[in-house]
Amino acid sequence: MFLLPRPIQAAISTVPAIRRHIFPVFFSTANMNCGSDEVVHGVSAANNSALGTKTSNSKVEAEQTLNSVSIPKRGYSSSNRRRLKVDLRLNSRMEDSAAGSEDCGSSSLPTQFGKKKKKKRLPAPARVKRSKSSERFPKSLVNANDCLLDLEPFDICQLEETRSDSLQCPDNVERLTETPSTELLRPGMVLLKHYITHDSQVEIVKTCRELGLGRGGFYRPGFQDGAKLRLYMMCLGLNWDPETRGYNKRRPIDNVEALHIPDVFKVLVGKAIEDAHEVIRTDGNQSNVEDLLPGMTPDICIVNFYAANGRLGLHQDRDESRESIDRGLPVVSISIGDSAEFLYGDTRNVNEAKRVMLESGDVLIFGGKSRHVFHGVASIIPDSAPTTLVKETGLRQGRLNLTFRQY
Ligand SMILES: O=C(O)CCC(=O)C(=O)O
Ligand SMILES: [Fe+2]
Repeated sequence: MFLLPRPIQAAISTVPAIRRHIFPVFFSTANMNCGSDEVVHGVSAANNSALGTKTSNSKVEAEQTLNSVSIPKRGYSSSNRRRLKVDLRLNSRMEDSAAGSEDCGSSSLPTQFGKKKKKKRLPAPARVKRSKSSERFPKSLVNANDCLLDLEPFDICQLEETRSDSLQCPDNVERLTETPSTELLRPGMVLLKHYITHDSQVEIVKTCRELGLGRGGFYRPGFQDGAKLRLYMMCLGLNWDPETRGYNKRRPIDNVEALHIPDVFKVLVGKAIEDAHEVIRTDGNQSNVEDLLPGMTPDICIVNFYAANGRLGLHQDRDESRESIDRGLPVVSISIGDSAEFLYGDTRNVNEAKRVMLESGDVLIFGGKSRHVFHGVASIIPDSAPTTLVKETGLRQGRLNLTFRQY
């Protein structure tokens, strides 16, 4: 794959006809289910990494447009054999973060992710402070290629406006009593339902918000052809670059170094893997759990925020080191906020994929034989987030997802 200088790529990407001609592979419609022109996920490039160079044979992921299916808001069940709930007690949440001691910016924020108008949400707690955006996140930056970038921090919470209807939400009480359960979805793939306590979810939202408003925070990433992912992203530990599909210390868009992963997040990941082992031991009737789902110490956390129309096409996570992937070191994925219709399977074909609803507080782990599983987010279920979570954090309509990996 040849690489053009970024300004030329940008110019090309604005002209669809040229774009299709030069990058036809990105516009393959193999396995597509409908004719949307928007690339959801996929790029082809050599992998350049600050931590080592690697190449991958099949780097092309075809444009994916996922079938929308009607799903009951709370219609998925899982086995109830085990009850697990984890409370983070994130007291030292910002100590580990490069942006920790700074206040949040107050610049005008992008409020629309698609065409739909979002509902207003309740104010966040008073202790989330805001200050001049220029202190934390300059609006305009000049990158290495002398391109002027307009970077605005994306705020995952909506603070100013109140959402009166939230207070009367009828399923509020029910959501507070969700019971944890577990499910072995396939070898090496475990779902811990309602695993993260309400208080810990609140702390995770606040932490991600504060980090996300600072330098290195949330932005809307794009592929090499100019198409944008349908989500906002912030990388902790190492930056993942959708253009090259490589990991680097700094992100090319503004040369800002990836923020640290808070220690409490790492503790949570370790605990989740231990509990997943227990599920494999008991439900899977296996004793060699470490072989089936190896442990890992995360040094990467990709934080995605999906608005109501956000989604992610079927893909494999294979940009980590060869050793990490070969050993089957798991990806640990935490869902918070609105539920997501999550797809997974052995091929990129949406029609063959299995579907599971990921709700707020759920943790999904896939490693071992499932490390290469194709997965994606077909849709976000609007207003399915726990009301109390929205009330306490001001979390926007949408879904926060954190995926932890070891490079
Ligand atoms: O949002 C999700 O549940 C999946 C995210 C994901 O697959 C990724 O970031 O690679
Ligand atoms: Fe993924």
